[in-house]
Amino acid sequence: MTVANPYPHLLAPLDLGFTTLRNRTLMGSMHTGLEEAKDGADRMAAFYAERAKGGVGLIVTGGIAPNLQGRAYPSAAQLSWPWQVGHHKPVTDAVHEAGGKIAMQILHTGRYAYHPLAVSASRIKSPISPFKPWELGRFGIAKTIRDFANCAALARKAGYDGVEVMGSEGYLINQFIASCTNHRTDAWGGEFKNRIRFPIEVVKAVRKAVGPDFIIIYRLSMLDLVEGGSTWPEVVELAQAIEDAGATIINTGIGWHEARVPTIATSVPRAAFAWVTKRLKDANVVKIPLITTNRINTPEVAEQVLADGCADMVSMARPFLADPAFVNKAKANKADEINTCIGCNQACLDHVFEQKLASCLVNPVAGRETELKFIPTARKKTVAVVGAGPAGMATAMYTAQRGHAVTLFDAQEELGGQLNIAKQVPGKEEFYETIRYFKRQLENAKVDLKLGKRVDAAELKGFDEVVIATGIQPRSLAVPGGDHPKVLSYIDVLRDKKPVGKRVAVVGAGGIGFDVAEFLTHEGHSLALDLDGWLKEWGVDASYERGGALTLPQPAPSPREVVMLQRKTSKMGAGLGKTTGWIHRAALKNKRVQMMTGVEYLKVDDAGLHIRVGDKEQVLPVDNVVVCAGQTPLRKLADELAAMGKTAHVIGGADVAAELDAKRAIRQGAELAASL
Ligand SMILES: Cc1cc2nc3c(=O)[nH]c(=O)nc-3n(C[C@H](O)[C@H](O)[C@H](O)COP(=O)(O)O)c2cc1C
Ligand code: SF4
Repeated sequence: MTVANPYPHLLAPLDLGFTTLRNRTLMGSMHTGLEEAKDGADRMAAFYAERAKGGVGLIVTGGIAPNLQGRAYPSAAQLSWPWQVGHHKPVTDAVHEAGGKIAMQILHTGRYAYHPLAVSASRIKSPISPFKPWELGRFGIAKTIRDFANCAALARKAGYDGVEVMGSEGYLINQFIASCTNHRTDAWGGEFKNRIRFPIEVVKAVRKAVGPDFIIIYRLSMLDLVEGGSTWPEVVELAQAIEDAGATIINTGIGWHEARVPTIATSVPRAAFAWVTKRLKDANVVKIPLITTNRINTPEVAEQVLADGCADMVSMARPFLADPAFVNKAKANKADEINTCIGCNQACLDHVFEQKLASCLVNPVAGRETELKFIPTARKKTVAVVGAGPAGMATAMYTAQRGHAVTLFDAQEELGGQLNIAKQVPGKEEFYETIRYFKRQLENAKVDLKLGKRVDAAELKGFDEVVIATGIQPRSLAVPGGDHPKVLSYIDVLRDKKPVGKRVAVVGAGGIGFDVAEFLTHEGHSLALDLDGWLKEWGVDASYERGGALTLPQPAPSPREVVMLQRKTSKMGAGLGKTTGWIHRAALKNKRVQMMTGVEYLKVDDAGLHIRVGDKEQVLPVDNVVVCAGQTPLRKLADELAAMGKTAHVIGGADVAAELDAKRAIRQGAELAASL
């Protein structure tokens, strides 16, 4: 039976004149760390080939520096010499063999570089790098333009179908364009036409170096989100100039790295910035295709964005980490089988910032295609998995996909374990998708689901393999009055929806403490589902009256007074992700959540929570105390099985439960499944 095209706009080919893209999807640029890894060429080849096989229209690689100064850090990848071409060949060959097309991104970090050779338009330090850049002189500028062109020519030699010139997110090119980073008084600074001379000359030089039949994407910062950023008329003028300079496609860039507005986190509404690309499309001043980007994570949203005329093509970066077969599944009308990117950043961007290899929380195979393989089993075993949280679901799915007979037990009536709690938190609705994905795949793999079933050790004895993924139980507050009716666990609040008073103390400032505070300070719908409300909350001016499009944030009023407490004296939420912790802190600050560190808990009584900070004792007159002070592993079953002489595999929270960690749980489940 043929399936009618479910996504007519998204799956339509795009004719670029000298070549045609098979559909309107772009895998957006992501630096994965494989670029610099010892065995990186083969691993990147496998990584990108998997995405090409999965049907994506065009892939853009992670940023590669055109010269030494342009590297993000001293050992970052660079393409400047012919002998480096061989390193890229396996990648382009593998993608072409898989039927795909791939462009290489050229990224000069400018003042964002983490090394003393950093250069910029002017000698102005960025707030996110300790290195004050050197101002490029006239000859330095000319050489940098030549380096871009040389890099592009080498990319062509290496077999790429195109290059993307990175002109946004606050990197070097953007630093020339914006008046806040370009204080020059020569021909490369001052009035706007001088400040855009650098990107124009770069694109012209690149076009000259690669010839007419080669894709040049220019990533144009359409919304800087910093004070002193480009104005809307400047964005329009730049886009026209970039088209005239020879670009094939313009991609959208949103927000500088130093901007204090979240642009890709899970709490950012889906397609939150498609309106920006639409503004340029509606201006009708450029004829070349426009790409829109950021938080577009399902084929439905991508289709809608195109149907609404926001752009000609849709970039999805992380969604292709989460599911390499995104496009093929959409084409086959199996969107409900897509492993959806939930925007958490935990295994991708956070890893890159920690100089670890990027992967994906919901797809631990991403970036590990050559090593984490699920080979069909030659000896079918019976496998019992106890606990249907992230660890249990992942184990059951991958194990069954290998051909084993898997039974998945959970005492609860629903799949998901702690993910069901996470999805209650405003801004974390995406966790529904992860549960949906696993549910669908468990059905496909014919896993025998025994929900609402508390299994005992005797029932497990007959299985060839037993996996204990029973998770955790929350720690209680070990002080006098720890069992006072005022005291609630986070499960009472988030899952069981017990009533909570107007004044609340949240004990513990890990991920769960932040989630609970977020939950308690929200009223009504989640702003992740309300774009206008979200833009207002973060101070993004959709009317774009000033350069950078910022205005005063207007936080929604909080229905409660919340104070968050922690024993440690370190920064609140120090354990949160590098790229998302600041967002959670800022969001709660906007809601006037008070934060106290170095707190000793003394007791709870009718008067409230008694604490000591330093040598000062005080009573917080709260209606409720919500305990988010960690958890202990639930591994009773494993101990009972051991007493019966049966060894079980213990994974997820039941193994180590210092902090709930879905990333670790899913990865552990996958690794175990590969070995059974
Ligand atoms: C791990 C990671 C690395 C990235 N590296 C780059 C990069 O090298 N160059 C670039 O232009 N954008 C980079 N980005 C930004 C993405 O291209 C994209 O704009 C962003 O992830 C938002 O799109 P998405 O919601 O579809 O993921 C990176 C993003 C991630 C998650
Ligand atoms: S780690 Fe999270 S944000 Fe990154 S690709 Fe995976 S689901 Fe998306």
